[in-house]
Amino acid sequence: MDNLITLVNKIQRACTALGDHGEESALPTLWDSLPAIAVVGGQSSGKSSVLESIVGKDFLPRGAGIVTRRPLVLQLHKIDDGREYAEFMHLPKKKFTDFAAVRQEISDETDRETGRSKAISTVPIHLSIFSPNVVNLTLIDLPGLTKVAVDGQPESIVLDIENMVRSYIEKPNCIILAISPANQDLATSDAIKISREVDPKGDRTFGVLTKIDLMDKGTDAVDILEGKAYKLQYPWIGVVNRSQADINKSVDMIAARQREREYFQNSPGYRHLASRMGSEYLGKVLSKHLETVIKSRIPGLQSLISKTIIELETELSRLGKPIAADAGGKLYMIMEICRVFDQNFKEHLDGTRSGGDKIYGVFDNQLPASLKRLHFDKQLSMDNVRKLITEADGYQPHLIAPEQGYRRLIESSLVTVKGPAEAAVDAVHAILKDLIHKAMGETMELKQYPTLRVELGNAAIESLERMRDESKRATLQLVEMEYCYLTVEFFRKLPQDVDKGGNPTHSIFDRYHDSYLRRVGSTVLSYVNMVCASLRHSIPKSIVYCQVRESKRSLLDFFFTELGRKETKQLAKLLDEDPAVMQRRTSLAKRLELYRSAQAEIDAVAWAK
Ligand SMILES: Nc1nc2c(ncn2[C@@H]2O[C@H](COP(=O)(O)OP(=O)(O)OP(=O)(O)O)[C@@H](O)[C@H]2O)c(=O)[nH]1
Repeated sequence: MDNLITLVNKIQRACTALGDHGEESALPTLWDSLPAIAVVGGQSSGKSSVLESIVGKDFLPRGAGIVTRRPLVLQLHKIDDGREYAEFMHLPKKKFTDFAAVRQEISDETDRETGRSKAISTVPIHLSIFSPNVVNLTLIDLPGLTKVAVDGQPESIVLDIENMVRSYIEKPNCIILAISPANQDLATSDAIKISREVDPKGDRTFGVLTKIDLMDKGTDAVDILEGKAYKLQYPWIGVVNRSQADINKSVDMIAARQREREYFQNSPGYRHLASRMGSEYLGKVLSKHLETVIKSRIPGLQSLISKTIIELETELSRLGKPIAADAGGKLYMIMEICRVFDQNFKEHLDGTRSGGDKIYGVFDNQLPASLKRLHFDKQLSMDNVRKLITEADGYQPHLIAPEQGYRRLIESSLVTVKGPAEAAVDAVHAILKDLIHKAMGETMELKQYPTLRVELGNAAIESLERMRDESKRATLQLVEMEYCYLTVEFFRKLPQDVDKGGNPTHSIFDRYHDSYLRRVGSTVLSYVNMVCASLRHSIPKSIVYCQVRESKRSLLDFFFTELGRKETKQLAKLLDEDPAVMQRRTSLAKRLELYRSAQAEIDAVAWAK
């Protein structure tokens, strides 16, 4: 079931590429749920040596004092054949075939993060090694636990290292490889101390005893290795790594492994344990154990992944669609958003949403009330009637009826209707403007793009203004029509003076008598009232035709024409999302992709089980 570890390796690398490797991420992290093996131990206990023996390669920085100052996440990938090589996550596409260069890069990359001081950092270095001589495995090398700070190190370093180590090994998914040197008392082993603290039952701790070859003459580690001196859940594994002298002489790792095998086989004390000792055996045991752990974690991982996918999808849909890269896609997107806005606006007018009814309020209340307030009777006071008739007659007083006087009186009265007519146009304009703001607020997609929101709003208001101007022109024209051609029938139906028993031979002078003028005034008033009654109905029709119907029909026509002329750059400007939102969407989308592919891969492995 090598594919299980390959699977976890793959997911881990994807996690790393996304920065999903621990607590600092604001997003859910898959990394923390994946099993891994962390190597812990005191300084110079032989951690790096154990790692190198498992890998079968010389690639870790060595030296006096604290050498490992950043966690090293080491993924081993078994390949069928070909040359061994290594890759760093921070140097993608660069294949290292020279392992001395790998060592140098670990050291340089450590310095890049911590400076050349002896400080430590929690930011891990990720290294993958591809080789036919390794088993699939992920190991994390951690800085060695220490008891005192050395020159140049802050006092806090002792605790800092301990806390960093603890943060890795306290996770229930972490398998602890506790390294203790055999030439020191086990009771003082830092590795045993800290692993006991986080894993008191020893369910996930593997004890490794190094430096067996350096034990004092006459002593051996048989009691420990047999589990008699200090019992762990899993049997202790002893190793014999290269000594410093071997390292200095560049003793080959493969040769060192061979020597280690021989050491156990040829030592009378250890011969009976030889088959389960040595770094090669350790690698195999760890790989097998890791597999078992992964297998048992699969159901948990599956449910975590499904839950996270739902969370990510919900948040992504809340953030809205990503912006298309090409002009066509952008244009389509803008048109779609405009369509949603336009639809919302229409729904307000049609009554699906509220607000459209206010327009009827203008026609039913405001307009009639303001027409009523016009006080034509004042306009048609006796003095005014006399004045206008006299003026209209000019040098020649009228003979039979004051035709011109009537016209002037009617015109001067009806002109005042223009005020209420214009006010109705403006009132409807204000309502439509308000509905545009409402519809914009209700178009969620617009929230994402502030510039589009402003431009679309401006374009819609400009359209409304054009419609208002046209509506004013048409509505005032309606009023003007009323006084430029009078309804003849009205006057024909009026009883003549003669019919009323008046004397047709009255002098012209008589015709300016009060009663005559009063009659003229009241005739004009009833004509004007009749016209107002009709305008009360025709003005709303004109307003609806020019503003309401037109805004439903062509509110964004002009905007669309302008849009069609825009270049990609200008379109992109309209879709200038908040960069933080863009960033968040991109990382969420990447994460979602990671979780989906992890889900597919885990499902495939789970089915194949
Ligand atoms: N003879 C012998 N020497 C060993 C053995 N294991 C480690 N050493 C030597 O012990 C020294 C320290 O080993 P490292 O593997 O560097 O120890 P470390 O725990 O990684 O050290 P730091 O990362 O600095 O904490 C080196 O000189 C090794 O050669 C062993 O089993 N036998």
